[in-house]
Amino acid sequence: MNAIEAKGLTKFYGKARGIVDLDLTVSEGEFFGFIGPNGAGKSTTIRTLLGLIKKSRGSAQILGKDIETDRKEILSQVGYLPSEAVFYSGMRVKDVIRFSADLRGKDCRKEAGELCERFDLDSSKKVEELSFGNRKKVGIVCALQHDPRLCILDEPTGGLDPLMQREFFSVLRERNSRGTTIFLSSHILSEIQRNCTRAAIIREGKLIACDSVEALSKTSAKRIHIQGEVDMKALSHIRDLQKTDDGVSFLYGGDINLLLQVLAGQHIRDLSVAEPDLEEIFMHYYLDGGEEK
Ligand SMILES: Nc1ncnc2c1ncn2[C@@H]1O[C@H](COP(=O)(O)OP(=O)(O)OP(=O)(O)O)[C@@H](O)[C@H]1O
Repeated sequence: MNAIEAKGLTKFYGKARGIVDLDLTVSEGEFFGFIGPNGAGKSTTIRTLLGLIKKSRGSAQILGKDIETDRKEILSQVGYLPSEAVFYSGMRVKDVIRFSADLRGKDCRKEAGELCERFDLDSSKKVEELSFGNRKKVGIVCALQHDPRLCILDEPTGGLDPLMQREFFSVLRERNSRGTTIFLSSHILSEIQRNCTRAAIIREGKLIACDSVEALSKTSAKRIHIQGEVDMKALSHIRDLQKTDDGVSFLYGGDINLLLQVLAGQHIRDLSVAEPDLEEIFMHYYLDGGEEK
């Protein structure tokens, strides 16, 4: 069964674009990354999938259940961490956590206690006394304590220090190895690269790529650094052209022979050809949707 299946899922806020014609399939058991720049539509996708906001058109199922008609069953099997966790003030952490468990009709005391310990969270404090990062931990415990089949995590690591981020991902990997599907929305490419097997990239409300992280990281483009005076006019398939102190640097996706022919007639002092790093590859998706100029 698929954990998530969306077809033509679209959400407009009045006339404003949220997401448009999103087709997305995540199989059960996957550790799936969802990447995109600010305003791309990640939170809109998640909130629409969970039925927290009403879709404009299209359809989607979560764990085989329809997002509109089976909302209650879906929420009982999903752990959701919103990008901004908001709690009733005046409540103690332990009461927030128990309230969240009660909503699901489950006794989660053992799991909640273990998670609080792993995240070093003092459950006797009032939520408004907590720092941003510690409030995030409360949201994480609420999202995970009932051992959901599917975890949907919207930018979960914001505010967590590096030690806590490490602990958080080790909890997620343990859950995933027991069969839990993880859907992780993030801006942080390294956390997607380290943890996810597949990922989708969303830009301006549309899905522009969906593949294994390994395939997304591969490109035929090379990073070229040239020292000297070069006339680039005869070259195409160039992206991210930057002037350096002593020459130029750019991503080149064309025929390497052509590049060498063009450079042969010019006065250059040095040339290096390197693999672009992952950050550069994703920036290419972010900035121009993957089209070469
Ligand atoms: N309540 C709303 N009313 C109107 N427009 C909205 C609303 N919520 C989101 N949008 C718009 O929908 C688009 C997608 O926003 P969304 O919050 O889903 O992006 P995101 O990828 O989660 O961004 P970020 O990484 O900044 O959290 C944006 O253009 C945003 O301005």
